[in-house]
Amino acid sequence: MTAPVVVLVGPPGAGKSTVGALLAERLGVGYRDTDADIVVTAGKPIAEIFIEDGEGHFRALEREAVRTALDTHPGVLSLGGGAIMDDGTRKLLTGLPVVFLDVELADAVKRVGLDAPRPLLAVNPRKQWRELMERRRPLYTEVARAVIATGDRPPAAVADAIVDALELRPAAEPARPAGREEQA
Ligand SMILES: Nc1ncnc2c1ncn2[C@@H]1O[C@H](COP(=O)(O)OP(=O)(O)O)[C@@H](O)[C@H]1O
Ligand SMILES: O=C(O)C1=C[C@@H](OP(=O)(O)O)[C@@H](O)[C@H](O)C1
Ligand SMILES: [Mg+2]
Repeated sequence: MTAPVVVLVGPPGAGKSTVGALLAERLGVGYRDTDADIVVTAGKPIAEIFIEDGEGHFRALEREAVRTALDTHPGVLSLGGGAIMDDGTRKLLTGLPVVFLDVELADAVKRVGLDAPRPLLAVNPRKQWRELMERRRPLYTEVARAVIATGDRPPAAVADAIVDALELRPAAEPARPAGREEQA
């Protein structure tokens, strides 16, 4: 198993996909998003999977996408916001460097209101988001090694905060041999 250096979780609009791609670039590692993997596997957009096959089927596809990514992707991995609702997916995350990107309702709704359609927020997004977060917050907290508030930080600053919280280093940065200063 080649586990990712960071796995991002959090509700829709927390910035998992945006910050994940930025962080991967900063660290010089690959980036992967299980939502994108699911779309490829299913051969249709997420909204269509929800409508035609139901949320249960989506969560099963998501669990397998997470399992595969954890086994094969050593870079930064962003999950979909509801991945932690599945018991099997949560088990897969045990012991991994998981970061919960937190965000308040007002900021999240402002952000996702302008973005691609999310089937669970299609009708009355404020109410849906609030209820979804009430159910999910304990689970995000349970799986996370670090929690980063994103409301008052632009994506680049969120990436910085993750680097600090997990004490990450760019992949290409060589470890300094012990005693190097004395030899120079
Ligand atoms: N820290 C941030 N500050 C402001 N806008 C953000 C921030 N993070 C993400 N966004 C914006 O919010 C929207 C949703 O981001 P996205 O990365 O898709 O979230 P998620 O994957 O967590 O649902 C995008 O339009 C993105 O540009
Ligand atoms: O919260 C959820 O249940 C979902 C969040 C979405 O991902 P983002 O959190 O990246 O928007 C996507 O996986 C799907 O629409 C379901
Ligand atoms: Mg996303």
